[in-house]
Amino acid sequence: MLDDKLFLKLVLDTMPEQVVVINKEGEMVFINKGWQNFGEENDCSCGAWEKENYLFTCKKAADNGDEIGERALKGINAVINAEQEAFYLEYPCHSDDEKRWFMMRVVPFKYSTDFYYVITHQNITERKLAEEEVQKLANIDGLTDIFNRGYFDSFLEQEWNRCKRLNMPLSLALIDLDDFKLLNDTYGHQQGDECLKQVAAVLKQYTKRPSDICARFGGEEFVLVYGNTNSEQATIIINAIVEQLKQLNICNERSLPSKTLTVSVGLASVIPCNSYKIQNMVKEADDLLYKAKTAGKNLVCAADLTVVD
Ligand SMILES: Nc1nc2c(ncn2[C@@H]2O[C@H](COP(=O)(O)OP(=O)(O)OP(=O)(O)O)[C@@H](O)[C@H]2O)c(=O)[nH]1
Repeated sequence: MLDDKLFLKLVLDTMPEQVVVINKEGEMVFINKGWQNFGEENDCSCGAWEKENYLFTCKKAADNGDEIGERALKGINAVINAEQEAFYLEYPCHSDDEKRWFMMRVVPFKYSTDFYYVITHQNITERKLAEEEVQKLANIDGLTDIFNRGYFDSFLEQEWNRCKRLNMPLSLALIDLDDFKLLNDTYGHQQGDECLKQVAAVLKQYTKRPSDICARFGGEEFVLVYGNTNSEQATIIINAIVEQLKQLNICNERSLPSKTLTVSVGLASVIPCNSYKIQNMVKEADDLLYKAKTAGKNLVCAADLTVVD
């Protein structure tokens, strides 16, 4: 049986995982090559690792509001205090040009009379990217390649809560193609599908920020959400979209408003608050869209629903 420290260290250095061993106080007593390399590649000071305290580093991150640091600290302490046998944490660690995820694993072992804790960080990016792809497919409308209704529902709720917390305005527009049945009847369903794809491609160009989305609301109806955007700002964007959709010059010769494709829009804006329900906003946008349709189509009807105290 080989009982050589160097031999065992060399074995650990061959592992792609980053391995660090800490004692009960959080002092780092061993790191492998994977840890050293990761630190160097990511500009962390690994040179003086013997002087570092893993628990202090996690605590510092947690105190700075880092949620992952806080969860890691809690988990490691739970293992140190023997409240659980092991701790696992999946977390993102994206670099500027690459998406990355890691799995942290903490397990204890006893050496002589003392306990030590092996903390490994395994790169799980490949699996996470595959999961993201599956998730994306579940959220995307097959025909138009933009988000579907299900994703819109969850996004709106998230963005609503964020804007409510930050006291920021939120705008929501429902866009319905005018006389789309006539377009289908005149040029065929396939041409109708092509039209829906072209419209979606334009909407995509106007939803670039993380707080914006466009989605297919149903049939020939689309929805746009703009976080931190008031009625005035949203109206400018919607007018630009309407103009660009006109520029597509998609034939709909039997349509009354125009011989080329037009749209009707209901646009509602509000600063989310407790006295206003998210469903009311969607209903209000729908009512405004109905108003635009009954007023002759090819129109944008907008309303600012912000409650003034
Ligand atoms: N080609 C195609 N047509 C669709 C799709 N989904 C819904 N439609 C059609 O969209 C049409 C919608 O018709 P209506 O609800 O009467 O609306 P409209 O003709 O646009 O009339 P207004 O809304 O009053 O302007 C129907 O003919 C549906 O069959 C789709 O994925 N592809």
